[in-house]
Amino acid sequence: MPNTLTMPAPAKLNRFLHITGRRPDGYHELQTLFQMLDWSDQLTFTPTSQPGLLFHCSDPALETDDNLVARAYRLICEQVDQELPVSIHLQKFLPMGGGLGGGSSDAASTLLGLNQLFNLNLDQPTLERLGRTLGADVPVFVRGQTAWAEGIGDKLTPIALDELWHIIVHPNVHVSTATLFSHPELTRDTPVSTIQPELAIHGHNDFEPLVRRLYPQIDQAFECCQDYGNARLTGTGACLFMTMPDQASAENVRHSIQDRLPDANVYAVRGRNLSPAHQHLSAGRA
Ligand SMILES: C[C@](O)(CO)[C@H](O)COP(=O)(O)OP(=O)(O)OC[C@H]1O[C@@H](n2ccc(N)nc2=O)[C@H](O)[C@@H]1O
Ligand SMILES: Nc1ncnc2c1ncn2[C@@H]1O[C@H](COP(=O)(O)OP(=O)(O)OP(=O)(O)O)[C@@H](O)[C@H]1O
Repeated sequence: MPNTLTMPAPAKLNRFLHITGRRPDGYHELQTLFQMLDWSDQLTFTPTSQPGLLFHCSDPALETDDNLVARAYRLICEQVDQELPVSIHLQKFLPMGGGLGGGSSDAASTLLGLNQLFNLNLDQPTLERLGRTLGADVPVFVRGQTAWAEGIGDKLTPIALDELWHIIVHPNVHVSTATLFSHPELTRDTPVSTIQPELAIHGHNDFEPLVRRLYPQIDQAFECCQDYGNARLTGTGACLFMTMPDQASAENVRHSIQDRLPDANVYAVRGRNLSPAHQHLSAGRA
């Protein structure tokens, strides 16, 4: 029987996010730069003696059949036509509904972890295709690299950026991705750009004006952050982030913003070019 496998499921930032059109099926064409972060949930996979899934989560409200971990498990079982015998424990650390992609990353790490633990030999394109059926943000976590993305966020070109520190402010409101994408006031006509890593600095997030109008707590967080740098929304929010030159400035600014926004949670996190999930898997293989 294989051994237990414990692996991370990291968060992402959208360093910029341009919406360039809407498709007939309602999904949006976008361009974004996904930045992998050194900040993760944790998944533990333990083989069992009976076929089927035992799923546990540190947050009991998430212990449901429609959790993205359970859905990823069922998808991979269908793909290999086996009911894999496994217990999966999900330890949540990432804020939910924050635009950090935690649920999508949990799904991706489940696909990657089961593939490795049971030697299923599914290749990267197959895992990305399976991931895409679970959500537009899943393929980038399966690829596991900071990447330029187009299409609905699933056409990926890996890009290496400086591994800078970021302040992330979670104003403790929950933003619904589906509601924002279908909002009549969302602008969907940003011109398509060629691949330009500089858009991490000069680009924008098309959700930002709308989200600031709809959520006063998020607007207040932006107001506070403007004393320290240029804040930007990640995904559809609720989190906003600012890029910092080094860890010491990130920690200083984090404390200062946390004091001024006691109802928010403020974090200092390092960007990575390679996902911590992939770092973990390749260290295990070495
Ligand atoms: C906002 C981002 O997080 C940026 O990375 C993603 O675009 C959202 O990705 P996600 O949460 O994995 O999205 P899904 O679970 O696939 O879809 C959630 C909702 O967002 C809408 N959606 C999502 C992605 C996209 N390119 N266009 C869309 O219109 C879908 O219609 C759906 O109603
Ligand atoms: N494993 C999971 N972890 C967190 N949420 C999950 C999970 N599986 C399903 N969900 C559901 O997905 C919702 C959104 O969670 P998530 O943290 O992924 O949002 P997000 O960071 O805004 O994602 P995105 O950036 O992809 O829009 C949760 O409120 C929850 O109902």
